[in-house]
Amino acid sequence: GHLAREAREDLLRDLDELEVSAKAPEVVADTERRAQVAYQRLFGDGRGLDGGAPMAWQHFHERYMAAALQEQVSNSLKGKHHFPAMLPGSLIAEEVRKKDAPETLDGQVEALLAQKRQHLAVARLMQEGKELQSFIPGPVPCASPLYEHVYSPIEGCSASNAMTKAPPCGRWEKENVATKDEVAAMQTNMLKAFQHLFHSGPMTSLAVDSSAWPLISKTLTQDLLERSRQAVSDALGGIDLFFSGALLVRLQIPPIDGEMQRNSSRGDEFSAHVDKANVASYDWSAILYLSTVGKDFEGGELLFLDEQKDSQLEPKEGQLVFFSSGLENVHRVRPMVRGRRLVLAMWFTCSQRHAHPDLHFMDRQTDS
Ligand SMILES: O=C(O)CCC(=O)C(=O)O
Ligand SMILES: [Fe+2]
Repeated sequence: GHLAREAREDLLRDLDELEVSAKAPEVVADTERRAQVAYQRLFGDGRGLDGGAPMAWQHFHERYMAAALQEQVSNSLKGKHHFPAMLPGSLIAEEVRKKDAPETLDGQVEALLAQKRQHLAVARLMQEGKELQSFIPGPVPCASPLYEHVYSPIEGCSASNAMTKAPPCGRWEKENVATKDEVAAMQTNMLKAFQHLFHSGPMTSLAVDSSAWPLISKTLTQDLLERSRQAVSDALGGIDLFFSGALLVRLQIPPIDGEMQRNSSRGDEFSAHVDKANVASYDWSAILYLSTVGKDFEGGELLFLDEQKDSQLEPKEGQLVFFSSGLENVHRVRPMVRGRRLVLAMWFTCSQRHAHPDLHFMDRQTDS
């Protein structure tokens, strides 16, 4: 009614003012400078995001300026408390914390840069006929950082070459983290739960958070998560790790047929990647294997890609593999040949602020 119209007119007037102020010469000049810095960071090496030709300055400039204007207006509006939040504020905060969703334009530039660095590393390391060796646990030199301004390494917990008393970058494994009975129970759990989920070709996955507890055994899953976290922490000198995310994943050949099959022809669930390129706050990655290569499935080995040789790990049920999440650990899963491959994948952060809200205080939760 009347109030709503007044509020709307108020808002429109403010919007006009904001647009005018966002277009003030000094603001534009500052935005121009930021656009140049961003372009230099992204394309200063003469290469595009996919390693090909770089984006044209004109095109980038246009998009950056438009996005910057939008950002300034929306920031000012937030400051004015004009809109009631579309979502409860805490929900937005959780989502941002969890995914490190780049909230700012320069955060988006940072994310693009990380994707580019991942892409270039993968392109360099994926070569035909490269020598193969079996997995050797131990430290490896840390690679250059993927991010510069989004997430800073946490002293004494994030992997580092430089910091004293920080764990080194590397990859390790520990057998028998889950017992035979636990593995069998998880297998049963997953097969049952996954009947009700969509499949993407050979892949079915379930994010482990509070919404998963009705589908899988909460007690057992929490037990395995917490034990894995402890094993990783102990192996790295007792560092404080927080769950950032966890995923139950099945790869199955032949893929499940039927109406739950999304039949995406994407084969990228096997492709080479760096975990930290997806989420900046990941410090450590871990995979708990719930089936065994050569017995439950063929293909599906885990490969770490290095300059000279690749290292191949043969997954074994109950085995935990863990590694620093950065560029030094480009990895991929070999295409599946047959059978069913089940894993519990986990990502840890050293930053309590980035902890997953459902998984953080796991040891204090009780089964319901
Ligand atoms: O399943 C595996 O062995 C590795 C999976 C992986 O790299 C990931 O989910 O990020
Ligand atoms: Fe990964």
